[in-house]
Amino acid sequence: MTSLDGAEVAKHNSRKSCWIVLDSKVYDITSFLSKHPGGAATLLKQAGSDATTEFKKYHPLDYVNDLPPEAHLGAIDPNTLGQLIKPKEQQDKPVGEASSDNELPHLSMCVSCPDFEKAAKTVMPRKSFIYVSTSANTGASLATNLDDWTRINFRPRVMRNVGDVDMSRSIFGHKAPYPFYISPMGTMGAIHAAGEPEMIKGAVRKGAHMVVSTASTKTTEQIMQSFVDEQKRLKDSSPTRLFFQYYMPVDRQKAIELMRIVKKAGYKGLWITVDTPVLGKRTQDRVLQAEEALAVGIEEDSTADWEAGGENAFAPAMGGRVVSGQLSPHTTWEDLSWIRKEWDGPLVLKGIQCAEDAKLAMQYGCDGILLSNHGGRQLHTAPSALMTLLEIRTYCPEIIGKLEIFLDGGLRDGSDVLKALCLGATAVGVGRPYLYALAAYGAQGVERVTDVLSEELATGMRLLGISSLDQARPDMVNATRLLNEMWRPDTVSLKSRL
Ligand code: HEM
Ligand SMILES: Cc1cc2nc3c(=O)[nH]c(=O)nc-3n(C[C@H](O)[C@H](O)[C@H](O)COP(=O)(O)O)c2cc1C
Repeated sequence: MTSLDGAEVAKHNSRKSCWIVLDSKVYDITSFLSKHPGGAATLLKQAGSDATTEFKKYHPLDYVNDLPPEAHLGAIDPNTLGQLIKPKEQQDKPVGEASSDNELPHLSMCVSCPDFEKAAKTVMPRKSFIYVSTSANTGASLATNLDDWTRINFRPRVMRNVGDVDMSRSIFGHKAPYPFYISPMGTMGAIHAAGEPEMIKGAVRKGAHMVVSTASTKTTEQIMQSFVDEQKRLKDSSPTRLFFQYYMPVDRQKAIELMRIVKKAGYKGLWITVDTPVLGKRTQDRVLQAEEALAVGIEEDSTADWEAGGENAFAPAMGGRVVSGQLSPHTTWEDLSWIRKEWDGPLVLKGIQCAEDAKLAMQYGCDGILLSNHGGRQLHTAPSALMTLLEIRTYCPEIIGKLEIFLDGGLRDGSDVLKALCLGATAVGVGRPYLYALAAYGAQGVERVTDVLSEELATGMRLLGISSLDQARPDMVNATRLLNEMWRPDTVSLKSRL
């Protein structure tokens, strides 16, 4: 095979001719620049250099096979690696603003969820921090998610023997010590060098359940293997189970194939994300993309190949790009019938945002619904999960008890968890706090978030006057403020609308 030297590769460092090294092989990616779903600027920053480390943060290595065979030019001569261009490092510095904020606090200083975000700021490259923190449009949906938890108050009972508390809950028969789980989040390789397996290590050690994202950095099988390995280390003693979040590929064959992989790997349930027919406007991502493009001397136009395929629009996140071939805007409720034939395990719809759709999910035979607005990253001014739960309680209460009901979005305290459970939730998902903790402290941080939330929950239960989650009831919270703002039908008969 041809061997190329570093000095030669380094010459191809422009939009006109762009070569990179991946895993000791040289690739000409000039014609791929405009097709790359992560944008041309991301690649151009690596032009003429060894891009392996950066590449591995975002993709499984076998993604290189997506390049045409003629793009592979040969092997790099290992003695000439020093002649390659050093990748540009702009914007890779942590985001921490004030100088006193720039030191990573000792883990013990993280005593509540927002502390993990502050800690993460001291270590996360700006790009990764924006990926996690970004939200849709003006950020109103995210703000609502956070606010609504504080707009419900408890109605505590006293003198009820709360010496011991039992916080355990089951998700589809799988009992865990907590009623909260780790929400599915993509591209963990951009958060921690070890990616999803590091998150799983923390989850398994604490016995918390986790939902794994389709848009993960590692493959579905690799992630399950890391779970199995960690369980082995603990002699299979952890109650943790993995569920799978499914972004349905547009191509039916691929969709079925992915489901079979998930089933074979042993995931315990399928969470189909339905709030992402297209990607929401991730404002901070847009700013960053524009900056990156300007920094490498190009202005990315909105008609690049990777953006043109609005039909099949979905981007897992990082750059907020459109990725063709994933989640179709054409998906309908009827698709659930063939999905049901392929998937006989528990099926949850992730991203239900009103009572009507909750009811449909039940009619179409789903086992669970996840009330979510995707962490405020999709529809501008979407309802919080809590508001949707109140709608369900008001307009189709028959669902509660029949389906497992999950909520996520803005949960930052164990007492938020408790409020959701009082109102009928089976369990809740926690997203960003776990990612920030992973970025700052790896698996130990993941364990710590779990401890922080469970301690807050245990204290909340005692102060509310319950010793088991089965005792959590709707009359233990005052949701009047939110109920006053809840949607009311503008027609005479609500029944005809549902
Ligand atoms: C050369 C072969 C490459 C191929 C075939 C490729 C392919 C892809 C694909 C299919 C995506 C869509 C997201 C996904 O499915 O995960 C993507 C996104 C991305 N890629 Fe690449 N890529 C390549 C090289 C690179 C390199 C060298 C880098 C970094 C230096 C990079 C950085 C990114 C980023 C940041 C995203 C956005 C991730 C997201 O939105 O979640 N890629 N790439
Ligand atoms: C960085 C990031 C990546 C995410 N990736 C996915 C994903 O791949 N699939 C998905 O269904 N939801 C994804 N979500 C949404 C989460 O599953 C969850 O709905 C949301 O984060 C909960 O809100 P919280 O972060 O305020 O706790 C992502 C959220 C974040 C913050």
